[in-house]
Amino acid sequence: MALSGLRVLELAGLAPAPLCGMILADFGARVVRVDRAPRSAVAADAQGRGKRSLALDLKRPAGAAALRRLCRGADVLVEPFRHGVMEKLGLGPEVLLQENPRLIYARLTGFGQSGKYAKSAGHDINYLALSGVLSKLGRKDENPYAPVNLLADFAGGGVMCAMGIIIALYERTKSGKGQIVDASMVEGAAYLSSFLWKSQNLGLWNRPRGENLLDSGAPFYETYKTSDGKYMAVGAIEPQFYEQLVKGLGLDSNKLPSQLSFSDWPKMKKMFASIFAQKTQTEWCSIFDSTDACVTPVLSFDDAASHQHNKQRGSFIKNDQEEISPRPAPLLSRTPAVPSFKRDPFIGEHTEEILLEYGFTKQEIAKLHSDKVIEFSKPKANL
Ligand SMILES: C[C@H](CCC[C@H](C)C(=O)SCCNC(=O)CCNC(=O)[C@H](O)C(C)(C)COP(=O)(O)OP(=O)(O)OC[C@H]1O[C@@H](n2cnc3c(N)ncnc32)[C@H](O)[C@@H]1OP(=O)(O)O)[C@H]1CC[C@H]2[C@@H]3[C@H](O)C[C@@H]4C[C@H](O)CC[C@]4(C)[C@H]3C[C@H](O)[C@]12C
Repeated sequence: MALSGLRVLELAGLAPAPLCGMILADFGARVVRVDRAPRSAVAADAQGRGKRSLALDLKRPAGAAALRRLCRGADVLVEPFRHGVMEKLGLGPEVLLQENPRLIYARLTGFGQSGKYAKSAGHDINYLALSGVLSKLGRKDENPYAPVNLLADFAGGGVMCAMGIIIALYERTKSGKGQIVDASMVEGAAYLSSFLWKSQNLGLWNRPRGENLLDSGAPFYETYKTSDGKYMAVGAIEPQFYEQLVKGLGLDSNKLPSQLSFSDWPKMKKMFASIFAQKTQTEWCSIFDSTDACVTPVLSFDDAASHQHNKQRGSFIKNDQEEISPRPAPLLSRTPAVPSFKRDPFIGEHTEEILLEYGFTKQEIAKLHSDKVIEFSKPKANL
């Protein structure tokens, strides 16, 4: 796999860093999740695929020293705490990069390593708000609306951080040097929205929220309820595709207002809604499936995993616990990701094997264990 041989240490965090670690693991990196000791009852990481777990108390000097030693043998460290936490533990980048100048030290935070909010708590919705993006999301006359925690936590956070790590690793092949990746989710979400910023002069966003082309203003970029209580998604932007939408709905475009007549959009939406409400989702699929009308069913997770197109591509996978999840993307032709099919690790499940692998002796491990700096856990104990 593309990242095989890469050694990654991921300090356990909430949602974004676990995705970052999972991406690296899916593409072949050996990812160790450093969990807290004493451990909490359950792991908060639902994205532990392909990782191993080491439970280590970083607040104890011997625990911090152990992490320093692990970092000497690692390529990448991912840390998910607000600015200052790692420094307080004596594990800041100036220490770890001095000991291992090749280390990529990735800091995945909400607000970044500097600025007024650097030390403040926050979550996805706060980062999205500060990026400017949240102000664009939501329907007309409604409050701004954050689409789950996908945009800042995962797209602007976990994925952007993984990209920063890969870029830094590529650079390291030339310079031989590691560096700090300061991945702020505010900036990640903002960067992700570059199109919104840079297309403002095109007149795409001149109208209030929920009245523009792509923000639920247009009748041809909307979801519509079907007679069986499901939904269809319509994205017929270009005139030639819009024409096919109109035809599929049984309408005559000569008798309709022009596609871009903003003032007619609310009326057009009502008309489209009443037509979509007359047939089931399956019936609409059979009308639109083989056209370029850009009309697709809105699928539940279950339906997405069993949809013919997704099945043909193998877009979803099942692990040995029968859990279904998306297959890693994108697909690389020669060295595709090969995700683990095993269950996620229990906290501390691999503590001993990881320490041995990183050069700790059995005696050192026994001492750390008796001093309660590390924890082992047998799978059964966590059930
Ligand atoms: C998915 C749910 C989570 C919701 C996500 C939410 C919407 C987000 O936006 S996540 C993004 C949060 N922001 C960041 O990550 C940015 C950077 N981080 C921060 O800003 C902060 O960390 C913080 C604000 C998020 C939290 O602040 P906090 O004060 O708690 O932490 P820090 O200041 O960073 O300091 C950390 C302290 O901890 C010490 N530490 C760290 N490691 C160690 C160690 N190894 N040993 C010792 N000590 C350690 C460190 O020294 C710091 O100490 P000090 O404070 O003294 O300095 C999920 C939420 C709940 C999940 C569910 C739940 O867990 C139950 C199930 C579990 C199961 O496994 C899976 C399903 C669950 C239902 C699970 C599902 C989901 O994961 C959740 C719902």
